[in-house]
Amino acid sequence: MKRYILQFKYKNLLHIILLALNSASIVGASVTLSLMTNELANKNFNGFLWWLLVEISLYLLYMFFTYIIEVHQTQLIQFMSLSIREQYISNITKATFSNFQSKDIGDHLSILNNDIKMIEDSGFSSFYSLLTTVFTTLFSIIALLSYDYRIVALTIILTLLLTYLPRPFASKMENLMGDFSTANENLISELTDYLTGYKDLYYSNRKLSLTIQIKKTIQTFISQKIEFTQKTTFIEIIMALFSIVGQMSIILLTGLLIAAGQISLGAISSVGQISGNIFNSLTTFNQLQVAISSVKPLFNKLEKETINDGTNLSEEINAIDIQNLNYSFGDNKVFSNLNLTFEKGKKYAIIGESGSGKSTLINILLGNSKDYSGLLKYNASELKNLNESSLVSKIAYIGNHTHIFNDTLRNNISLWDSNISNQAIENILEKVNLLELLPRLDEIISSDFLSEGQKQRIGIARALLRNRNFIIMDEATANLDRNNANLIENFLLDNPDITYITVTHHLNNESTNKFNNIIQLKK
Ligand SMILES: Nc1ncnc2c1ncn2[C@@H]1O[C@H](COP(=O)(O)OP(=O)(O)OP(=O)(O)O)[C@@H](O)[C@H]1O
Repeated sequence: MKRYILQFKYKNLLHIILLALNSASIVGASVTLSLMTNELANKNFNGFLWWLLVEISLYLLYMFFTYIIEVHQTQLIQFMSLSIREQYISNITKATFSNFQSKDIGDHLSILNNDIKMIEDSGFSSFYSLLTTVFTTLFSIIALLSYDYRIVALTIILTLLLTYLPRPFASKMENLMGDFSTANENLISELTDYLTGYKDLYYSNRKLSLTIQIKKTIQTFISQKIEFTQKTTFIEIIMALFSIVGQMSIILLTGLLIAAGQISLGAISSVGQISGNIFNSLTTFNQLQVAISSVKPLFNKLEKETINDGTNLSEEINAIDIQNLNYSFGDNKVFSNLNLTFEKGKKYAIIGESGSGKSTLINILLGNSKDYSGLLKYNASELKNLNESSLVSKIAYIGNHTHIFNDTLRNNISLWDSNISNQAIENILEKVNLLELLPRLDEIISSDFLSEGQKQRIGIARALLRNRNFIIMDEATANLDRNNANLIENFLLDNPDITYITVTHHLNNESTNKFNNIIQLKK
């Protein structure tokens, strides 16, 4: 959190000054109370009216600062949370792709939405409230000095005691917040899962399952939320109890000093209010400290990076060499001692019955499953030691699902790369037989506007546009009609510069002869 506060240090400094002025005006207003009482005790009504006017002005000033602070704080917190979100996204892009995939989209959404909201409320807002309580306590202690040093001494002792007593609760609260964040993640993730699967439930005539499953998920979340609230409120009440005891002790001492004739009667009204200020802020101080430390696990989660380091694959890929590769999912051994070679410019089809490991092999080749044993070399470099970004700058992967962004067709093809010319887009559309879409280039499209075959051809166009000579496909032409599938397949098979590796269930006689090797995987 410190890092983001320092990132906006001047704006934060201004904010701290505003908070100090705000606290000074409210403490000042409390002090005028005793001055008014003393004027009344001296039967000086004009003096009383004068202090009343001062008090009204201080309250107006307090309201003015409160307004400015509210607006400025919202702005400041939004700047900082934007920066945290940017950092999270930047970490995703710097880390390995398998690191991104280790969470589902619901988890990422929950972090970017719920966790950031908790950081805004329990982290930043609490930090500023904490500063307010520090200023209020400080100014109140200064104000108390004008009454009696013994009141100040007792206030300082109680302040220190009440600051340190609740420390053990902080770590408890930290754990509770961590658990609650996980509960939030699970909620979003499960809701995404059921809603995504609604189509399957609908056509299996099991619509009711959506309501039942979502209700169960929400009920689990509700009980976690109730437990979280029960535990955190209990901690907060214990802290409030400490504060009441402190406040009453000060008032008792002031009463004793007035009774002994050592301080004026007016002191009771101000000391009552000022000690109220101090101990109420202290309760908040403790709660705020706990709240601030409770967001630590959220920051840890946000900043957890899996660095994508390794050596760069700077040269063109001449060959991929697989020797004695073993791969298992738990007890399920998918490959044992697999040996394969893929050479530059050659064409490979990977076939095999369902579950034989075709997609697993592609995932291993792409560097997404590095927990294999054996050797897998890109040229002379072992895949495990390669920098992933340099690998994807040499290969293109096209899966069986192409995501269409809600944006123009042009951006969907160029992926917002402004260096890609209109001519390049036109050429690529011609290659993938999508010239019919040329007049719609600047139209905003979404997934529903295109046929499955068109979407897949856009996926292929994206890869070809990047001039990758090493193309790996996983059933990418499965949704195309025979003509379009042949057109694209022939383009890849007839181009001697392209190394083409494809998983397929649809080998036809014509293309079979064009493959250099048909790799049959067995269960
Ligand atoms: N993430 C995973 N966790 C555990 N087991 C997995 C995982 N992914 C795949 N498997 C298992 O590994 C084996 C190979 O799966 P894979 O998806 O590679 O097969 P495939 O040949 O591509 O199948 P299909 O033709 O049906 O797509 C299967 O037994 C599958 O259940």
